[in-house]
Amino acid sequence: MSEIHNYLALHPGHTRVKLGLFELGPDDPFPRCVTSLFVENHEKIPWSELDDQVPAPLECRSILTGSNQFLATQILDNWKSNSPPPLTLSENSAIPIRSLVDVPEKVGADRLLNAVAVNGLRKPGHAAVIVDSGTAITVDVVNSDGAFLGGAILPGVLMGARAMSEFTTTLPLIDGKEFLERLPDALGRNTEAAMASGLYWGHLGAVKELVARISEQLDVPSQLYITGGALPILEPYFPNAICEKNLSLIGSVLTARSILDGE
Ligand SMILES: Nc1ncnc2c1ncn2[C@@H]1O[C@H](COP(=O)(O)OP(=O)(O)O)[C@@H](O)[C@H]1O
Ligand SMILES: CC(C)(COP(=O)(O)O)[C@@H](O)C(=O)NCCC(=O)O
Ligand SMILES: [K+]
Repeated sequence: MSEIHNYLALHPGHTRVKLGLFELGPDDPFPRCVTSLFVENHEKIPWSELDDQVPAPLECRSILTGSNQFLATQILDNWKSNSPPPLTLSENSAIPIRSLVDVPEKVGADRLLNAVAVNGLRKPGHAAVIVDSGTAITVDVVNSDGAFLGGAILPGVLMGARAMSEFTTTLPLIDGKEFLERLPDALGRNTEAAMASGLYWGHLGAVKELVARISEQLDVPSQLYITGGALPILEPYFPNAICEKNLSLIGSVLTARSILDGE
Protein backbone atom coordinates (compact mmCIF):
# COMPACT_ATOMS: atom_id res chain seq x y z
CA MET A 1 0.00 0.00 0.00
CA SER A 2 1.41 3.45 -0.86
CA GLU A 3 2.28 5.58 2.12
CA ILE A 4 0.59 8.86 3.08
CA HIS A 5 3.09 11.32 4.54
CA ASN A 6 2.54 14.20 6.97
CA TYR A 7 4.01 17.53 5.92
CA LEU A 8 4.60 20.70 7.92
CA ALA A 9 4.99 23.71 5.59
CA LEU A 10 6.22 27.14 6.71
CA HIS A 11 6.11 30.12 4.39
CA PRO A 12 7.43 33.42 5.79
CA GLY A 13 6.22 36.37 3.71
CA HIS A 14 6.84 40.07 4.28
CA THR A 15 3.82 40.43 6.62
CA ARG A 16 2.98 37.03 8.08
CA VAL A 17 4.36 33.52 8.42
CA LYS A 18 1.93 31.00 6.97
CA LEU A 19 2.11 27.52 8.51
CA GLY A 20 0.18 24.40 7.72
CA LEU A 21 0.03 20.71 8.43
CA PHE A 22 -0.96 18.53 5.49
CA GLU A 23 -1.31 14.89 4.44
CA LEU A 24 -0.26 13.76 0.98
CA GLY A 25 0.03 10.36 -0.68
CA PRO A 26 2.47 9.63 -3.51
CA ASP A 27 -0.21 9.84 -6.23
CA ASP A 28 -2.50 12.51 -4.78
CA PRO A 29 -2.78 15.59 -7.05
CA PHE A 30 -2.84 17.93 -4.03
CA PRO A 31 -2.51 17.64 -0.22
CA ARG A 32 -5.26 17.57 2.40
CA CYS A 33 -4.98 20.40 4.92
CA VAL A 34 -5.17 19.17 8.53
CA THR A 35 -4.68 22.64 10.02
CA SER A 36 -3.19 25.99 9.03
CA LEU A 37 -2.47 29.23 10.82
CA PHE A 38 -1.00 32.61 9.97
CA VAL A 39 1.27 34.43 12.43
CA GLU A 40 2.14 38.14 12.15
CA ASN A 41 5.88 38.56 11.53
CA HIS A 42 6.48 40.36 14.82
CA GLU A 43 4.85 37.54 16.83
CA LYS A 44 6.40 34.26 17.91
CA ILE A 45 5.28 31.03 16.25
CA PRO A 46 2.97 29.29 18.77
CA TRP A 47 4.63 25.87 18.49
CA SER A 48 2.75 24.60 21.53
CA GLU A 49 -0.59 25.18 19.74
CA LEU A 50 0.61 23.02 16.89
CA ASP A 51 2.24 20.37 19.07
CA ASP A 52 -1.05 18.55 19.67
CA GLN A 53 -1.56 18.18 15.94
CA VAL A 54 1.97 17.86 14.54
CA PRO A 55 2.97 14.20 14.45
CA ALA A 56 6.23 12.99 16.02
CA PRO A 57 9.14 14.84 14.33
CA LEU A 58 10.50 11.81 12.52
CA GLU A 59 7.11 11.01 11.01
CA CYS A 60 6.67 14.49 9.55
CA ARG A 61 8.39 15.98 6.53
CA SER A 62 8.89 19.73 6.89
CA ILE A 63 9.63 22.44 4.35
CA LEU A 64 10.53 26.11 4.82
CA THR A 65 9.94 28.35 1.79
CA GLY A 66 8.84 31.98 1.41
CA SER A 67 9.79 35.35 0.03
CA ASN A 68 11.24 36.69 3.32
CA GLN A 69 14.78 35.28 3.55
CA PHE A 70 15.56 37.19 6.75
CA LEU A 71 12.65 35.60 8.59
CA ALA A 72 13.36 32.18 7.08
CA THR A 73 16.89 32.31 8.56
CA GLN A 74 15.47 33.28 11.98
CA ILE A 75 13.02 30.35 11.89
CA LEU A 76 15.83 27.98 10.93
CA ASP A 77 18.09 29.28 13.72
CA ASN A 78 15.32 28.64 16.27
CA TRP A 79 14.26 25.25 14.87
CA LYS A 80 13.18 22.74 17.51
CA SER A 81 16.28 20.79 18.55
CA ASN A 82 14.50 17.42 18.60
CA SER A 83 13.34 17.70 14.97
CA PRO A 84 15.36 17.24 11.80
CA PRO A 85 15.80 20.63 10.07
CA PRO A 86 13.25 21.49 7.39
CA LEU A 87 13.91 21.22 3.69
CA THR A 88 14.81 24.65 2.27
CA LEU A 89 14.92 25.83 -1.33
CA SER A 90 18.26 27.29 -2.33
CA GLU A 91 17.24 27.72 -5.96
CA ASN A 92 14.08 27.89 -8.02
CA SER A 93 15.19 24.95 -10.15
CA ALA A 94 14.19 22.67 -7.21
CA ILE A 95 10.55 23.76 -7.67
CA PRO A 96 8.73 21.31 -9.94
CA ILE A 97 7.54 23.71 -12.63
CA ARG A 98 8.77 24.82 -16.05
CA SER A 99 9.30 28.57 -16.13
CA LEU A 100 9.04 30.35 -19.49
CA VAL A 101 10.34 33.78 -18.37
CA ASP A 102 13.51 35.72 -19.15
CA VAL A 103 15.41 34.79 -15.96
CA PRO A 104 13.71 31.89 -14.10
CA GLU A 105 16.00 32.16 -11.04
CA LYS A 106 14.87 35.77 -10.42
CA VAL A 107 11.17 34.91 -10.05
CA GLY A 108 9.93 35.02 -6.43
CA ALA A 109 9.68 31.43 -5.16
CA ASP A 110 6.24 32.34 -3.73
CA ARG A 111 4.94 32.96 -7.27
CA LEU A 112 6.26 29.61 -8.50
CA LEU A 113 4.90 27.75 -5.45
CA ASN A 114 1.43 29.22 -6.07
CA ALA A 115 1.72 28.00 -9.65
CA VAL A 116 2.75 24.49 -8.52
CA ALA A 117 -0.34 24.40 -6.27
CA VAL A 118 -2.57 25.55 -9.12
CA ASN A 119 -1.13 22.80 -11.33
CA GLY A 120 -2.40 20.30 -8.74
CA LEU A 121 -5.86 21.89 -8.70
CA ARG A 122 -6.36 23.18 -12.26
CA LYS A 123 -8.94 21.68 -14.69
CA PRO A 124 -7.12 19.71 -17.41
CA GLY A 125 -6.78 21.68 -20.66
CA HIS A 126 -7.30 24.98 -18.85
CA ALA A 127 -4.76 27.73 -18.19
CA ALA A 128 -4.92 29.62 -14.89
CA VAL A 129 -4.55 33.21 -13.76
CA ILE A 130 -3.31 33.47 -10.15
CA VAL A 131 -3.82 36.57 -7.99
CA ASP A 132 -1.79 36.75 -4.75
CA SER A 133 -2.71 39.96 -2.94
CA GLY A 134 -0.31 40.24 -0.01
CA THR A 135 2.48 42.66 0.91
CA ALA A 136 2.95 43.01 -2.82
CA ILE A 137 0.35 41.83 -5.35
CA THR A 138 1.18 39.42 -8.13
CA VAL A 139 -1.07 38.41 -11.03
CA ASP A 140 0.49 35.44 -12.83
CA VAL A 141 -0.29 32.81 -15.44
CA VAL A 142 0.27 29.11 -15.89
CA ASN A 143 -0.54 27.79 -19.35
CA SER A 144 -2.51 24.62 -20.06
CA ASP A 145 0.78 22.63 -20.07
CA GLY A 146 1.48 23.85 -16.53
CA ALA A 147 4.34 26.21 -17.41
CA PHE A 148 4.77 29.51 -15.52
CA LEU A 149 4.54 32.43 -17.95
CA GLY A 150 5.11 35.47 -15.65
CA GLY A 151 2.60 38.26 -15.06
CA ALA A 152 2.40 41.52 -13.10
CA ILE A 153 3.77 42.81 -9.78
CA LEU A 154 2.26 45.85 -8.01
CA PRO A 155 2.20 47.36 -4.51
CA GLY A 156 -0.12 45.77 -1.95
CA VAL A 157 -2.85 47.73 -0.18
CA LEU A 158 -0.97 48.44 3.06
CA MET A 159 2.23 49.19 1.15
CA GLY A 160 0.22 51.81 -0.76
CA ALA A 161 -1.03 53.30 2.52
CA ARG A 162 2.53 53.48 3.90
CA ALA A 163 3.92 54.94 0.66
CA MET A 164 1.34 57.77 0.58
CA SER A 165 2.42 59.01 3.98
CA GLU A 166 6.14 58.46 3.36
CA PHE A 167 6.27 60.16 -0.05
CA THR A 168 4.20 63.24 0.80
CA THR A 169 4.41 65.90 3.49
CA THR A 170 0.62 66.14 3.78
CA LEU A 171 -0.91 62.67 3.86
CA PRO A 172 -1.26 60.81 7.17
CA LEU A 173 -0.56 57.14 7.77
CA ILE A 174 -3.99 55.58 7.90
CA ASP A 175 -4.70 52.51 10.00
CA GLY A 176 -4.84 49.58 7.62
CA LYS A 177 -6.76 47.22 9.84
CA GLU A 178 -9.55 49.78 10.24
CA PHE A 179 -10.14 50.61 6.58
CA LEU A 180 -9.68 47.03 5.38
CA GLU A 181 -12.32 45.70 7.71
CA ARG A 182 -15.01 48.30 6.94
CA LEU A 183 -16.17 48.88 3.34
CA PRO A 184 -15.08 52.46 2.55
CA ASP A 185 -17.43 54.84 0.69
CA ALA A 186 -15.95 55.47 -2.78
CA LEU A 187 -16.70 59.15 -2.22
CA GLY A 188 -14.44 60.03 0.70
CA ARG A 189 -15.38 63.28 2.49
CA ASN A 190 -12.13 63.80 4.37
CA THR A 191 -8.45 62.98 3.73
CA GLU A 192 -8.44 59.64 5.55
CA ALA A 193 -11.72 58.54 3.96
CA ALA A 194 -10.49 59.55 0.49
CA MET A 195 -7.27 57.58 0.98
CA ALA A 196 -9.17 54.55 2.25
CA SER A 197 -11.43 54.75 -0.82
CA GLY A 198 -8.51 55.01 -3.24
CA LEU A 199 -6.59 52.15 -1.67
CA TYR A 200 -9.54 49.80 -1.33
CA TRP A 201 -11.37 50.35 -4.60
CA GLY A 202 -8.16 51.06 -6.51
CA HIS A 203 -6.84 47.66 -5.41
CA LEU A 204 -9.99 45.95 -6.67
CA GLY A 205 -9.89 47.91 -9.94
CA ALA A 206 -6.21 47.16 -10.54
CA VAL A 207 -6.71 43.45 -10.01
CA LYS A 208 -9.81 43.36 -12.29
CA GLU A 209 -7.94 45.19 -15.06
CA LEU A 210 -4.88 42.94 -14.87
CA VAL A 211 -6.94 39.74 -14.77
CA ALA A 212 -8.95 40.93 -17.81
CA ARG A 213 -5.91 42.00 -19.85
CA ILE A 214 -3.87 38.91 -19.01
CA SER A 215 -6.81 36.54 -19.65
CA GLU A 216 -7.31 38.13 -23.09
CA GLN A 217 -3.87 36.89 -24.11
CA LEU A 218 -4.69 33.24 -23.41
CA ASP A 219 -5.87 31.05 -26.28
CA VAL A 220 -7.51 28.37 -24.09
CA PRO A 221 -10.18 28.73 -21.38
CA SER A 222 -8.73 29.69 -18.01
CA GLN A 223 -9.57 29.47 -14.32
CA LEU A 224 -8.97 32.27 -11.82
CA TYR A 225 -7.31 31.47 -8.47
CA ILE A 226 -7.06 34.04 -5.66
CA THR A 227 -4.94 33.95 -2.51
CA GLY A 228 -3.09 36.24 -0.08
CA GLY A 229 -3.92 38.33 2.96
CA ALA A 230 -6.30 40.59 1.00
CA LEU A 231 -8.35 37.63 -0.25
CA PRO A 232 -11.38 38.78 1.83
CA ILE A 233 -11.45 42.09 -0.10
CA LEU A 234 -11.41 40.42 -3.50
CA GLU A 235 -13.52 37.30 -2.94
CA PRO A 236 -16.99 38.94 -3.19
CA TYR A 237 -16.18 40.54 -6.57
CA PHE A 238 -14.94 37.40 -8.34
CA PRO A 239 -17.81 34.91 -7.93
CA ASN A 240 -16.25 32.43 -10.36
CA ALA A 241 -12.79 32.46 -8.81
CA ILE A 242 -11.35 29.63 -6.77
CA CYS A 243 -10.29 31.23 -3.48
CA GLU A 244 -7.62 29.30 -1.57
CA LYS A 245 -5.83 30.95 1.35
CA ASN A 246 -3.27 28.12 1.55
CA LEU A 247 -2.05 28.21 -2.06
CA SER A 248 1.64 28.85 -1.25
CA LEU A 249 1.60 26.15 1.45
CA ILE A 250 0.01 23.63 -0.93
CA GLY A 251 2.73 24.45 -3.49
CA SER A 252 5.40 24.01 -0.81
CA VAL A 253 4.08 20.58 0.16
CA LEU A 254 3.94 19.41 -3.48
CA THR A 255 7.50 20.71 -3.91
CA ALA A 256 8.69 18.85 -0.79
CA ARG A 257 7.20 15.61 -2.10
CA SER A 258 8.79 16.09 -5.49
CA ILE A 259 12.23 16.66 -3.94
CA LEU A 260 12.04 13.93 -1.29
CA ASP A 261 10.56 11.30 -3.58
CA GLY A 262 12.86 12.37 -6.40
CA GLU A 263 10.02 12.57 -8.92
N1 LIG B 1 -8.23 42.07 7.30
C1 LIG B 1 -7.70 42.24 6.10
N2 LIG B 1 -8.49 42.39 5.03
C2 LIG B 1 -7.96 42.55 3.82
N3 LIG B 1 -6.65 42.58 3.55
C3 LIG B 1 -5.81 42.44 4.56
C4 LIG B 1 -6.28 42.25 5.89
N4 LIG B 1 -5.21 42.12 6.68
C5 LIG B 1 -4.11 42.23 5.88
N5 LIG B 1 -4.48 42.43 4.59
C6 LIG B 1 -3.59 42.58 3.42
O1 LIG B 1 -2.82 41.40 3.31
C7 LIG B 1 -1.42 41.71 3.30
C8 LIG B 1 -0.63 40.58 3.94
O2 LIG B 1 -0.84 39.44 3.17
P1 LIG B 1 0.11 38.17 3.23
O3 LIG B 1 -0.40 37.22 2.21
O4 LIG B 1 0.24 37.68 4.61
O5 LIG B 1 1.52 38.80 2.84
P2 LIG B 1 2.79 38.23 2.08
O6 LIG B 1 2.58 38.63 0.68
O7 LIG B 1 3.91 38.96 2.68
O8 LIG B 1 2.86 36.76 2.29
C9 LIG B 1 -1.33 43.06 4.02
O9 LIG B 1 -0.18 43.76 3.63
C10 LIG B 1 -2.61 43.74 3.55
O10 LIG B 1 -2.43 44.32 2.27
C1 LIG C 1 6.87 40.15 -5.66
C2 LIG C 1 7.24 39.57 -4.30
C3 LIG C 1 7.93 40.64 -3.47
C4 LIG C 1 5.94 39.14 -3.59
O1 LIG C 1 6.22 38.86 -2.23
P1 LIG C 1 5.10 38.77 -1.11
O2 LIG C 1 4.13 39.88 -1.27
O3 LIG C 1 4.40 37.44 -1.31
O4 LIG C 1 5.80 38.78 0.21
C5 LIG C 1 8.15 38.30 -4.48
O5 LIG C 1 7.53 37.41 -5.33
C6 LIG C 1 9.52 38.64 -5.01
O6 LIG C 1 10.38 39.06 -4.27
N1 LIG C 1 9.77 38.44 -6.32
C7 LIG C 1 11.06 38.63 -6.96
C8 LIG C 1 10.93 39.25 -8.30
C9 LIG C 1 10.11 38.45 -9.31
O7 LIG C 1 9.25 37.65 -8.96
O8 LIG C 1 10.33 38.63 -10.54
K1 LIG D 1 2.09 38.40 -2.67
